Amino acid sequence: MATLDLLSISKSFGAAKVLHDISLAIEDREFVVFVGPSGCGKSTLLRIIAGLEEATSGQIMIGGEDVSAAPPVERGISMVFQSYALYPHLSVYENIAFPLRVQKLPQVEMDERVQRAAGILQLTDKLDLKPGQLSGGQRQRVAIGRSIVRNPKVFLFDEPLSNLDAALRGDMRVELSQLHRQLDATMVYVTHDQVEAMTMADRIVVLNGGRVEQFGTPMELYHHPRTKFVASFIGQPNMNLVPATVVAADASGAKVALEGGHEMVLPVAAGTLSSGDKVEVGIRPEHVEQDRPGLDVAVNVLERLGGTSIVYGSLQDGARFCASLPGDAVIAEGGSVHLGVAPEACHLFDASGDVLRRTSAPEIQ
Ligand SMILES: Nc1ncnc2c1ncn2[C@@H]1O[C@H](COP(=O)(O)OP(=O)(O)OP(=O)(O)O)[C@@H](O)[C@H]1O
Repeated sequence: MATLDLLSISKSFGAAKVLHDISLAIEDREFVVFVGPSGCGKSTLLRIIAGLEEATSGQIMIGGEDVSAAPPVERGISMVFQSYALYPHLSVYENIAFPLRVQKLPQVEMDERVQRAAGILQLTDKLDLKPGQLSGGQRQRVAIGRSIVRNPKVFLFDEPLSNLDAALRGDMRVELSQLHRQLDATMVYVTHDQVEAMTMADRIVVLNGGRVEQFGTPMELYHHPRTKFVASFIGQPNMNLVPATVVAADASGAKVALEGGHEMVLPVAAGTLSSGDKVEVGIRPEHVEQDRPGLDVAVNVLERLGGTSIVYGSLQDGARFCASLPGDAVIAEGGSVHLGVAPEACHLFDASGDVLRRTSAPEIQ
């Protein structure tokens, strides 16, 4: 297995620059997920690592070796695509064995590798079947099996679960995490699904407009998003962003008036804000508490999920606000609810969308 280093990768298609100076150091055996909205450049970056696309500038190092000019087969990588790309006329066995036949591996070694991969992926009793006789999840496992037998240094996955239904996607997420542990391999995985990213990744790369917005562990991104973009992309339901105006700011923090009138003092480092500044307060739906001073929220739709109740509501000025409350919370559609939040659980963003640095010891009024 191997480290994977991207050094100042940029990519343009004609006049359109789609990747801007991307540098990442991915550790040996790490599971890294590239996540971001459609068109942010995740697949292009993965294809550049695979050698299927050429970077306009920059270098790719696998295991410390510069592979930027190497063709895909010489990079020690193997890629699993969204479309399984199986041969319908070949058996599961032959599909998995395909890259080894191309390499002309001796029969005994080939059989050993295919049986091992089939064992790991629970396909041993399916080896004689054709892809058409398998479920979507099983087909995807065959595609993964074909990748495993090559013993790559780095596994690359391009949205491998997008063609599966929601329940199967959940099962496959768990299987892929187990597979990562079993193979102890370096893996890079592309998805636009933040739940996949949060549940499977050791570290997540959030891409936005061809730039790395943040690279960190799932909980770093959840607790310490550096930008409004990361804050609203990570976490389910999405973080609320409430417009606010700074009323006063000193060493103890900034007093802000949220739209709707509620005031709170947030622990922001001295000197970062002045009276009159426009900011946005980020409040995660799961961090609000019912019946404490705070926001008045009209309950438009209430979803009872059992363990939690999700409120889709609106503030006095009409802005939408979502809250995740206990399953048996006393609320009703068409009514209203008082929702408070601890200042230290709030995130504060400046007009450009960057998070404002907090004081280490907040003084809360
Ligand atoms: N071969 C190409 N020629 C021209 N433009 C391209 C080409 N491939 C990708 N692009 C453009 O590069 C940008 C990034 O595309 P990319 O497929 O990497 O995005 P993505 O984040 O993977 O999106 P999605 O989740 O929709 O697959 C897009 O604007 C896309 O239109």
